[in-house]
Amino acid sequence: MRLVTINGLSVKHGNHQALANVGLTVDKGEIVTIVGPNGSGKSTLLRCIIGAMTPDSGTILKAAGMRIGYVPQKLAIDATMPLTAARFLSLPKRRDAAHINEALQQVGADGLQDRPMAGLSGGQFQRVLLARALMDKPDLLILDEPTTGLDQPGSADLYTQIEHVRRDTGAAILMVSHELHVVMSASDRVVCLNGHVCCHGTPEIVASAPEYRALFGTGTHGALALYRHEHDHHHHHDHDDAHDCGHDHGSH
Ligand SMILES: Nc1ncnc2c1ncn2[C@@H]1O[C@H](COP(=O)(O)OP(=O)(O)OP(=O)(O)O)[C@@H](O)[C@H]1O
Repeated sequence: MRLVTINGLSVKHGNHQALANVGLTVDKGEIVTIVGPNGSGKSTLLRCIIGAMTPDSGTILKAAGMRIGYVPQKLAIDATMPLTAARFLSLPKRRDAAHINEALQQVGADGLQDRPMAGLSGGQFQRVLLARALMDKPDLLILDEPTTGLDQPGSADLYTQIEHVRRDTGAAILMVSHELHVVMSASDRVVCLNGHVCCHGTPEIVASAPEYRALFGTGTHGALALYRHEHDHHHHHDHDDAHDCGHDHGSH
């Protein structure tokens, strides 16, 4: 079932064309990741989908009655404010304790309800944000760089948690990430954005697309991890990285 259909989306910030003629679809239960350099319009696209920004042209069709959960890129909380995780999850809508505990449990953050938000570690904080986005049982979860500020094991844990959310709730996931090496394997589809959609498809297709390589080079972890995997899979012997990249170019 199709949850979101975007066609011809264009957005200008002043004179700057942030998005030009962008198309995108998201189906029930799939994980779609948007990659792209800084300033390529990723957040702008997500903000249009949640309705926080109005595009200059184009259409965004959403399935009737669809619920969206959103995790913003950054959320600053005043460290002097004595706000517990439970209270935070009760804003702006009042929630009962059972519902709060269930949401925390769903993201592997049980037991944090009485902890002050300002005292949480980066990983705990992101999990509480994720829990909040899950409170209304969304059909689509939108995450804008959910692992910002986390170290590598922390990010890997969070991505695993996100996959569990998909498995347990059936929610589709649309996220922005810079961690190519992780998202390339965890996603069903990848959309490479640079003001327009440069290329899209399965992670393997995107990683081997010349447009993607032009933006990210062939030396990224994501690309290399994939090529090694592909290469080993087909031929069962090792080559150096540079050779693998050159060899596989255009073969998908
Ligand atoms: N409110 C705004 N006013 C003016 N320009 C904006 C505004 N929001 C975004 N922009 C510009 O539009 C472009 C796209 O921004 P956007 O935040 O969508 O990019 P991004 O891909 O999410 O970047 P990053 O990876 O750095 O988070 C950038 O050049 C940015 O400076």
